[in-house]
Amino acid sequence: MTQLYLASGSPRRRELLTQIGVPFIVVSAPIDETPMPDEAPAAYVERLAQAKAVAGFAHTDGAGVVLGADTTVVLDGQILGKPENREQALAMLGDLSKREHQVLTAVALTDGRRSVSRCVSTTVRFRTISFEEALRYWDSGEPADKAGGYAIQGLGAVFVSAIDGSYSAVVGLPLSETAEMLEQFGVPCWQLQEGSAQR
Ligand SMILES: Cc1cn([C@H]2C[C@H](O)[C@@H](COP(=O)(O)OP(=O)(O)OP(=O)(O)O)O2)c(=O)[nH]c1=O
Repeated sequence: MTQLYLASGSPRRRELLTQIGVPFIVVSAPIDETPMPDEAPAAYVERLAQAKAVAGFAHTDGAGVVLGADTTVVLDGQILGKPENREQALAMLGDLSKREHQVLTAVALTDGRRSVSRCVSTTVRFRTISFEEALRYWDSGEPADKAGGYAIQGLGAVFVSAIDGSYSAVVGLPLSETAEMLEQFGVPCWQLQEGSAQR
């Protein structure tokens, strides 16, 4: 079986890959995440996912496959990244309140010869968030390192009134699409492994 490397510092992506039974080795591959001028959100997340995979590949023995991913929140076509401070987080939560937004997650795989990537869009609807509530949420510490300033898998779940698309993509990795892509590179997840039903 091909060795999978995960080019990510995100504990959420580690948990998601573990959830589908894929063994992997984490490699660190920080990249510049600044959007290019007028870059479309889908092109941005796909470019970053590819850059993370390529940067990670340099830290492997060259015989495996590397996964990079990127998640961003998009409101009215504008990218909402990770809030840099309390004011930014409060502004983001205010903007997202009582509205629908998209969460884009791109996944990229490379084995040094072949690279593939995919971008998955999920629509999330928030209920009304009061200013006091947003303040308390900021004080919880959760929004700081999250795209869009919230975590659907955490306390932020209380804001989510509806979701259309992939829940795991919102957390950081679209698991159905990721499993399909991994299989193309000879990295099966649990249901594709021979004899897994007997275990
Ligand atoms: C919208 C949303 C985002 N997020 C997180 C997922 C991502 O980790 C983060 C977006 O930042 P990313 O840059 O995609 O990922 P990262 O910096 O955490 O990790 P790495 O680049 O090393 O792979 O926001 C949640 O955990 N829950 C959510 O509901």
